[in-house]
Amino acid sequence: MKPLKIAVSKGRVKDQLIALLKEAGFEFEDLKSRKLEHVDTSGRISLISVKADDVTTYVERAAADLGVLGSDILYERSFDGYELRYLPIGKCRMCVAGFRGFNLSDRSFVRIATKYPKRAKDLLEEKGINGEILFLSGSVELAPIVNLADCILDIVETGKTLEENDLVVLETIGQISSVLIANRISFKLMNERMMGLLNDLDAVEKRSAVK
Ligand SMILES: Nc1ncnc2c1ncn2[C@@H]1O[C@H](COP(=O)(O)OP(=O)(O)OP(=O)(O)O)[C@@H](O)[C@H]1O
Ligand SMILES: O=P(O)(O)OC[C@H]1O[C@H](OP(=O)(O)OP(=O)(O)O)[C@H](O)[C@@H]1O
Repeated sequence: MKPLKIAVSKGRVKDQLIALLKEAGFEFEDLKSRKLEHVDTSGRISLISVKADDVTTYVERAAADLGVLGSDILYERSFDGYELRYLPIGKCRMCVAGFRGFNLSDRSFVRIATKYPKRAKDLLEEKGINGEILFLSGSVELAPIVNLADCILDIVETGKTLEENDLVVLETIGQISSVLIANRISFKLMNERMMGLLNDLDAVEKRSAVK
């Protein structure tokens, strides 16, 4: 039987997913190598390492049966497939941040720098504020400092990056975690195995809740 193929974003989410799967009874070897595919020792699961932005493409096209990526990235995509469940990994917050004292709601026009243009557009619409969204692919915290933008919309985990750049959280927009997504056809064809995996993950969460 072919393993269930899971496309996972290859940074911190992959490391955290491997730790979660280990608690659910799946072991992976050779993790320090540059190999992009790792099959667990029982042959039930194969992890393929891809960029976070590409996870939905692999799953939609059935190059992977399942995918694991941040809910922040999924929000930006028009994904055609199933969102099965949130996972207890990749946790952070989506926040508006800027210089202390800056108030988004005081403004009739705001320049907002972000890696998340859809979320930023929706935020401005929700608040009824006119604005310009500047898409950046990283180091977003620099934007207010060099007067490229008035504030940023970004994820915050420990808050260290903001603090070290003299910025503060102005507003928390929502909680982020990794999400497990599935290809529509794989979900039908491999339903029993996917449900088995979901049960294993539920059991891990129940165990860690009573600890
Ligand atoms: N401090 C953090 N920095 C970045 N991502 C975080 C952080 N905390 C949680 N996350 C979550 O992890 C996801 C990024 O996952 P990962 O690091 O596996 O991706 P990646 O493909 O290596 O991305 P990148 O190339 O942007 O680093 C984010 O989309 C977010 O959901
Ligand atoms: O609250 P913290 O724990 O400091 O984490 C938040 C930082 O991590 C992410 O950046 P990433 O490390 O992905 O780098 P990037 O700027 O290249 O996107 C995010 O965009 C923040 O800059």
